[in-house]
Amino acid sequence: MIRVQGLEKRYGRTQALDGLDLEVPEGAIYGFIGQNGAGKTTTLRILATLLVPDAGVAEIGGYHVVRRRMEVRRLIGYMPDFFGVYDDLRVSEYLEFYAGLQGIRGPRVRRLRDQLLELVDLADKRDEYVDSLSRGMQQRLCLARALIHDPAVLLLDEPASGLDPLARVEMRELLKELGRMGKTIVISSHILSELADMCTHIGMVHAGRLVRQGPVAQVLQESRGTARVLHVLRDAERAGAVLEEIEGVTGVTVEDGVVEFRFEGDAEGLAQVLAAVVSAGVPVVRFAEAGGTLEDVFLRLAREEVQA
Ligand SMILES: Nc1ncnc2c1ncn2[C@@H]1O[C@H](COP(=O)(O)OP(=O)(O)OP(=O)(O)O)[C@@H](O)[C@H]1O
Repeated sequence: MIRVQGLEKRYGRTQALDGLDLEVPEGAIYGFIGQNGAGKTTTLRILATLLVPDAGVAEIGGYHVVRRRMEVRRLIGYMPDFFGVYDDLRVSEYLEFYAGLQGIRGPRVRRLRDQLLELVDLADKRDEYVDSLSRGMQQRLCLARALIHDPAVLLLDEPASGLDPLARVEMRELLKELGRMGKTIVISSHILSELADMCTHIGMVHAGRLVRQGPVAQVLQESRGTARVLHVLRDAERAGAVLEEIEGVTGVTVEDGVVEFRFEGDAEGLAQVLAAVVSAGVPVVRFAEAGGTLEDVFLRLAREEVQA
């Protein structure tokens, strides 16, 4: 449904996107994950036809986001990472206003407004002023606005940021519901755990490039397979340095007495890795496969990227 190849975008001296590739299948709930500044907002703005890339191709539903802008706009609903201030506008007026912008007229407007308010659980707030709503409610209203023309694709920039835990749960349930309705959804976040249990696919971006991508189970398996963890009493840095020198060892990270690395090799080789660390005088207290939850995997990949 969404295909991005070699996308580049520069702001002055900052290379925000540096050859980004993405593939989002139809019906996916795609978690677009990366740290602050990784390029998520830039990517979503390009997909939303609000920003023109310097190079590369981005298509939604087969339409080129620059050359076929109007077709793309009909296909997408975009929710930016900030919510504008709307003094003097009530919740229902807000949605009616955006329905009007989409060319929706007459009794359809009221019907649609009511359906959407029901969907985002704001029906009882219809007469409240928008700026009196909590942040979570404003986010849900913003989502309702993005849904007004019944788009097949939703591009959501950090929909859960700044929400308290309860509001976050509500947002997550709403996004799952939209997934069940068959929408293709891209959700960006820098908080990995926020997306972990609701996405079907994951794309991890770092410094404007894609690091990992695929169905959640596949990303998990690929990342889990070769990851090992070493707990030491002290001299973690030395253990890291020893590991760096061993053939087949990659992605060494050291943090708080815990050393993580990847090893491509058999059990014999793994035993030799341990022997090398121990004979360097490092007091090892635990040597095991690294944790395998989605959160563990994400954190590990992020750490590897940072320390690379
Ligand atoms: N208008 C701009 N002018 C100059 N630099 C920009 C502009 N917008 C973004 N950048 C820079 O481009 C890089 C990518 O920014 P982008 O907002 O796409 O990242 P992000 O992953 O969405 O991060 P965040 O979660 O902080 O929004 C960052 O280094 C950012 O500082």
